[in-house]
Amino acid sequence: MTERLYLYDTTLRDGQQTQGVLFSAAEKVEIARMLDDLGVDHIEGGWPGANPTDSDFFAAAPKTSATMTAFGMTKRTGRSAENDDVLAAVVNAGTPAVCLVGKTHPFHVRTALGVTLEANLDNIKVSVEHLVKQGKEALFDCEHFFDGYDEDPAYALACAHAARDAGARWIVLCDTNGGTMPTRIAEIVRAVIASGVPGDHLGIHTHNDTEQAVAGSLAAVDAGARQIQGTLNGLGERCGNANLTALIPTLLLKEPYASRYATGIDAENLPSLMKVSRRLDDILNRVPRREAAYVGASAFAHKAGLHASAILKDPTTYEHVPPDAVGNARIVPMSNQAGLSNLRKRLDDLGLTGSDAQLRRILDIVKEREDAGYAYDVAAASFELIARAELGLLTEPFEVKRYRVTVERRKNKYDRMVTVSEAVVVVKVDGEKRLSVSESMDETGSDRGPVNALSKALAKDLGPLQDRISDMRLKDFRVRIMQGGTEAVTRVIIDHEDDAGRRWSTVGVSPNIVDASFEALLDAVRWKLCQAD
Ligand SMILES: CC(=O)SCCNC(=O)CCNC(=O)[C@H](O)C(C)(C)COP(=O)(O)OP(=O)(O)OC[C@H]1O[C@@H](n2cnc3c(N)ncnc32)[C@H](O)[C@@H]1OP(=O)(O)O
Ligand SMILES: CC(=O)C(=O)O
Repeated sequence: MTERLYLYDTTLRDGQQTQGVLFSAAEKVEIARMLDDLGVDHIEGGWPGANPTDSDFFAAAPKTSATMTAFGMTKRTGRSAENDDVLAAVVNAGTPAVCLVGKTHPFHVRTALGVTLEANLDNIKVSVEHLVKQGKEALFDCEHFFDGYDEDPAYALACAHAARDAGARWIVLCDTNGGTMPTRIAEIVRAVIASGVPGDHLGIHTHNDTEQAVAGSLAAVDAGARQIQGTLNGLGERCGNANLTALIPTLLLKEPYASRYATGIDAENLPSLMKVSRRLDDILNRVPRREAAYVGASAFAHKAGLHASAILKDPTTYEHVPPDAVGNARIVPMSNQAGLSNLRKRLDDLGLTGSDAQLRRILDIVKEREDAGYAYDVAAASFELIARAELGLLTEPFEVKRYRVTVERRKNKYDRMVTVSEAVVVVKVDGEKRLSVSESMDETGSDRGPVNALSKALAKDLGPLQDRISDMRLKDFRVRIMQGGTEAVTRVIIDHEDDAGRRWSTVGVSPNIVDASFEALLDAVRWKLCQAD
C-alpha cells in the first residue's frame, strides 16, 4: 500500500530570497505554471504586501490545480489578528491556503521579537485561528524548530501544538539555519509525532548550509513527516533549500520511496524535469550547474576511458538511473564513436545524413567552438548552419561587407536628453551593394538599444530576399560574460520567431558585445533563409 507524500514548492518565496534572484510578476506566473504542470501539491507564490511584485503576482495569479499559497508571518504583539495590516495583506491575497511563519525557539522569541514566550504562543494561536475563520487551509512554518527543540523541547512542542490546536492543516518543522544533521532531524520528527502531531500533518523545510538539505528531508520522511518543502534547482536563502529537482526523481525512482509513497508527480511527467530546471536557469540568466544531480549536463557524461568503453556495452555499468527518465541524455565526450552516435541522432532529426569524415569534421568544429564559448545546446539553429555548411547543403545568398553602430547622447525635439543608437549595415546581394541605416528608437520614442538598431538595419533591405525574412521577430536576447578576467569573451544568445510559429536560437561569441550580437543576428537571418530554401 502506498502512502501519499505531499510536495510544497517555495521557489517563488524562499527561492526569491536567494541573493541575486529577482523574479518579475510575469516570470512568477510562468514558473507557477511550470510547477503546476509538473504536479506539485502547493505553490507558495510569495509574500503579498511585502513588495509590489508579490502583490501583483497574487492579483493576477494563474489558475492552478496545485493549491496556491500566500506566505506571511504571525501577527505582531500588541494588536489583534484583524488589525494587523501585514497579516491582512496575506489573508486578502485570495489564495485558498496561507502559510504563516512563527518563532518556536525561545532565544528568537526573546532576541528577535522581544516578547514573552506566552505572548508568542498566543500570537501563533490567534493568527492560525484567524486563517481558519477565513476558510483558509492553514500551514504553520515552525521557524528554527530543530535548534529551538534542542534548547527547550517543551516550548518548541508547545508552539507546534498551539498551531495544530488552532486548526493548522500542516505543521512544518523548519531547519531554518540549515545546521541540523539528518539523524537529529529524524529523532526530533519522531519526538514530535510521539507528542501527538500526526505524521500526515507534519512537513519538513530544510536549508542546505551543510549540503544535506535533501538528506534531512528524506530523514524526516523516514521518521514519518509527509510533506516536503523545497525549491527548483535548490534556490533559497543563503545556501538554498532542499532541491526538489533532486528530491522528485529520488522519490519516484529510488527505494524505499518509489514503492512506499505516491506523490502528485506523474511518472510520465518526470522527463520534463530537466526542461523545467533549464528554463528556470534561463529566466534567471544563470549558467545551469553541470554537476547537478539528475538534471545537470554532466549527470550522465562519461569521460573516463574505462567508463566510456563499458557504457557502450551496457549503460547500466555506470548509470544509477536511465538519463531519459528525467529528460536528460547520455554524453560520452571522450569517445569518437559516442560523439558520432550523438551527432547522427541530431542530424537524423533534421533529415540530414553525411559521411563519417563529414560527421567527424562537424563534431570537431562544434567541440572547438564550444571550447571558445559557443553553446550549441541552446542555439540549435547555429548548430544546424554548421552542419549544413559541412555537408555542402548551405548556400549563402548574401554577404555582409561591413557594419557600424554608434551610440549618441543628444537632445530630442522636446529638449530632453536621450540616448540614440544608429546602425549601418552594408550587404551584397546578387552582386549589388545595399546600405541600410536604422535607429534604436521605437514608435513610442523609447531607446531599444544598439542591438535593436543593428537587427533592424540587417533585416531592412536584403533586396530580393526581403520577403523571405519579413516576418522574423526578435524575441529574446541574453548576454553572458564567459571565463572572466582578461580572457573574458561575451556570449550572446538570440531567440527569434516567425509567423509560421517557428522559434529558433542562435549564438555569437566575441570579446566585443556588438560583434557577438551581430554574429547571432546574422545566423538568425541565414537560418531563416535556409528554411525558406
Ligand atoms: C525564515 C524565513 O525565511 S521567513 C521569510 C522571511 N522573508 C522576508 O523577510 C522577505 C519579505 N520581508 C519584507 O519585505 C519585510 O521584512 C516585511 C515587509 C515583511 C516587514 O518589513 P518591516 O516592517 O520594515 O520590518 P523588518 O523587516 O525590519 O523587521 C521584521 C519585523 O517583523 C517581526 N517579526 C519577525 N518574525 C515575526 C513573526 N513570526 N511574527 C511576528 N512578527 C515577526 C520582527 O520582530 C520585526 O519587527 P520589529 O522591527 O518590531 O522588531
Ligand atoms: C520559513 C522558512 O523559510 C524557514 O524557517 O527557513
